[in-house]
Amino acid sequence: MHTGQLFIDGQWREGRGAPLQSFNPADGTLLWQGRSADVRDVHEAFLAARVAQSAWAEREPAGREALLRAYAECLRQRSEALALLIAREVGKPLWEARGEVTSMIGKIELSIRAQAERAGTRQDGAQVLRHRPHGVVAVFGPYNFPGHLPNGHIVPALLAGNAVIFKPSEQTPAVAEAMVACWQDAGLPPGLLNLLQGERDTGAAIAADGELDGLFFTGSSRTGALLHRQFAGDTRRILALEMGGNNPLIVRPLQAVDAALHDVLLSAFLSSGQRCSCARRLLLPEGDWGEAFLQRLLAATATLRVGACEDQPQPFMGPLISPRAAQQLLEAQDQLLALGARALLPMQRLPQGAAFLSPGLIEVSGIDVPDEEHFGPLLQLIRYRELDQAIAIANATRYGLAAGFFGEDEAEYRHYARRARVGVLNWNRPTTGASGALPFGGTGASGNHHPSAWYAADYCNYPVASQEAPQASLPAQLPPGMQL
Ligand SMILES: NC(=O)C1=CN([C@@H]2O[C@H](COP(=O)(O)OP(=O)(O)OC[C@H]3O[C@@H](n4cnc5c(N)ncnc54)[C@H](O)[C@@H]3O)[C@@H](O)[C@H]2O)C=CC1
Ligand SMILES: O=C(O)CCC(=O)N[C@@H](CCC(=O)O)C(=O)O
Repeated sequence: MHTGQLFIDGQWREGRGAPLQSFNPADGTLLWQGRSADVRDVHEAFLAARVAQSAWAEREPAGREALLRAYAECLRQRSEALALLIAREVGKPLWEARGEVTSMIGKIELSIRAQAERAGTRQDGAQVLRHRPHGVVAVFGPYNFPGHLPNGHIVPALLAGNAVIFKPSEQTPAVAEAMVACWQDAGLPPGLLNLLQGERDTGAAIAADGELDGLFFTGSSRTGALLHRQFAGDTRRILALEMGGNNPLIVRPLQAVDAALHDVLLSAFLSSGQRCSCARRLLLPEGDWGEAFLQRLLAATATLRVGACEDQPQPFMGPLISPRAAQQLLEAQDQLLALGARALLPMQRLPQGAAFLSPGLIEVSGIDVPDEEHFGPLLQLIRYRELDQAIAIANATRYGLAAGFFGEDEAEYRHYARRARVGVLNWNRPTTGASGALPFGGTGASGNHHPSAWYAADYCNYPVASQEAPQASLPAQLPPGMQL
């Protein structure tokens, strides 16, 4: 089913770089194998993209939109197979993988609307605003949403008239291949979308290629910061970074306890905590109300069903992306415990396999813990005395992606909203499950002020402002000191 190949200039072909494999994290089944792209493969893809891009940018927007819609139709027809592949390669439950495919399909019409609103052409008398594509852009994807998140860069980039070099996560090559096959079968002209499989060496070769006009990155803050340093001083190319978070959730005493519990679980443990938007820090009030809420939360967390993606009944959470990722999470938890954290419900390895972890809740109140994103099902509890203290704790992070506020006093929420420094701020709603009809991005170590989703059109195009007349005309009066 999978070719294990790269896709360059409309052709599937063997890579010339290091061997690469991907496995189902639930049972270790081999899902994909092939070779990475080496520097020569990378440069050939850029040359093909450069040639294809100019004709693509010349097309009327309606022509590009028609191709995008053909791709959406292909996704729709293959949706169940694609969801199953996502579920198997990432380990996420099938119900969740189906949601990812739905988001991918939804991205097409959203991007067409966003391009018209944020980019497109406007004229007011002699003043004309147009938008132009950058040229050849690269998209680096993370593993947690191997379809939806790269798709969220690729679709608006192609729509704007760019050509794309796509380097998926080395942990999800099979999903990337299936996605690119859909574009091919939808009739995308050769060279416009090139698939370069590989690890960080392939990514580094893409980022260093002289033909690169822009890089749209979704991944960890560590890699994003590295790319930012590499691009420092280079104003020729655009870099859009969507990175991690250490997202806080402030809970105030409230009436709708069951709903709040449901939303805290979705915030912290959806996708086994492998979403950048997941809540990592839960701030609860000291005292009886906070303690009662905590006991209900611990009980509900302990009953979350963890299992393989196709299990029936369906689990709430699957395994982590790999046994190695699970091991790193357990080590992070051990470090927090060594610093003095209290294990209220420690995350544990489960008998289903080495990548399976139970959801964990540990208390770190009063402890100076590192400001790190732990990308898995581990929630850290911090108790506070009053709202302003909670806000200070919530803001004490170098990240600024998402935050949530649970409470029924709107004035309190507004008070927090004026002080929160994040790109996504929700009130009585989970931090996860962002809307594609809004911008999505963060401040600080979470992004570089190029939010994605609805605002992706902004980094896929650049504006050209013109004052135009069919013929030059003289002003009523010449400027002082000028004669003609
Ligand atoms: N803000 C957002 O929209 C989102 C952010 N994320 C973040 O992504 C992370 C999880 O994804 P991962 O795949 O582990 O991220 P990662 O940073 O390890 O990898 C992301 C991509 O960068 C490539 N890469 C890694 N090192 C590189 C290097 N030195 N040079 C060039 N390319 C390199 C990888 O091969 C991959 O394609 C989490 O931190 C999460 O918070 C995930 C989803 C959404
Ligand atoms: O890109 C969009 O359409 C909106 C952003 C989005 O879907 N975010 C998701 C996943 C991002 C992640 O955490 O990996 C979310 O907020 O749950």
